[in-house]
Amino acid sequence: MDKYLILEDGTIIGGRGYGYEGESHGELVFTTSMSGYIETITDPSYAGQILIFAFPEIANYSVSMEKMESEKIQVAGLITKDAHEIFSGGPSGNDFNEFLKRSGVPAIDGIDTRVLVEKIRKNGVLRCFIRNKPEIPDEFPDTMNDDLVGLVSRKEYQYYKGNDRRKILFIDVGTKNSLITNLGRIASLHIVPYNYDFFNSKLDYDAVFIPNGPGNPDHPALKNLVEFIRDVSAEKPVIGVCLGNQLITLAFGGRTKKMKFGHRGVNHAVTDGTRIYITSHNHGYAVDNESLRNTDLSMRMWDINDNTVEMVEHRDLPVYSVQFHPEAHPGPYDGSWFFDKIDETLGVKND
Ligand SMILES: NC(=O)CC[C@H](N)C(=O)O
Repeated sequence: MDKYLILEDGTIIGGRGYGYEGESHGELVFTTSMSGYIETITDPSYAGQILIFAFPEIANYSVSMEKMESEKIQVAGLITKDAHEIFSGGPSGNDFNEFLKRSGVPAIDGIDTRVLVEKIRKNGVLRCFIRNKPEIPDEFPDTMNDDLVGLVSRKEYQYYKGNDRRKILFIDVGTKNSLITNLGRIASLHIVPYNYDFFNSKLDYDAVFIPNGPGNPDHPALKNLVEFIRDVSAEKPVIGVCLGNQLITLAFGGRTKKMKFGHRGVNHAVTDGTRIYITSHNHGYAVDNESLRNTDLSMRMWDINDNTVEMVEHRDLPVYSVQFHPEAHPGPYDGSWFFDKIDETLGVKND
């Protein structure tokens, strides 16, 4: 069945449709990751986005449900060059095509993803539709204006039993499962929704953690959380990853900005000035370096290619966060020292 990728600049590209037979729309982004396609498409940070895999071969190994980073596929659509015909999921028996179909996620295969990636690198990210007919819609909604965190954040409190000697208040703004399991080795987690009643909480915890999540960090729906981060940091360590890094920056008076096409891939080189770390990235916004001047936050790490801020730390308080993904999933483990740092901050010695 033919499907069409329709871009806000009027470009229409036809390909072989697979997955869900319906249509969808979103912000068109690309990742250069060459493996970890299940971890990638189930990362809630991709809500509202249609994802291009720059790497051509997708679904060329079995669909492993245990690799999922959330309870479902989160991308709004998928663009691939050569998603393997053998959609059979090998021993797990899960078929990629069926997985997309029952998740309501449309996909188009046989697309020259290099041409698309070049277009996005030149023009910046584009709004787009996946449609069953080559017709340009009347408008291209900007999904980054939606309350995407509200869409993906859990609705209920969950106690996650980990290393019980310490407790972390873990605010689910669209977290990946692998951040929960990594922190579970250090502490037990009070996992709360993004719109939890923080200021009247009776929970007892030793630190606050804000993980990854979708959309614009400066979205009005996140203002209450930003205020809580600022308040609680006077009494407790506050630590974050990706969206968490951006919200911590906003909480201390810094600003964030939209990137031209973001960083999405597993080989981004960042440095602290002493060595290079190859890290996993998935972000379309970044900390505005200049804005840190007026805050008590210092830039501790940066991207060696474009100087994007990759870690901030408070000058006096135990508040720090990284833009890259130390949990990987997918990607390299160069950033795993971050969890040891958290362990140290909590004064926990793993048994
Ligand atoms: N993975 C994330 O947490 C992404 C953070 C934010 N939504 C961005 O795109 O920059």
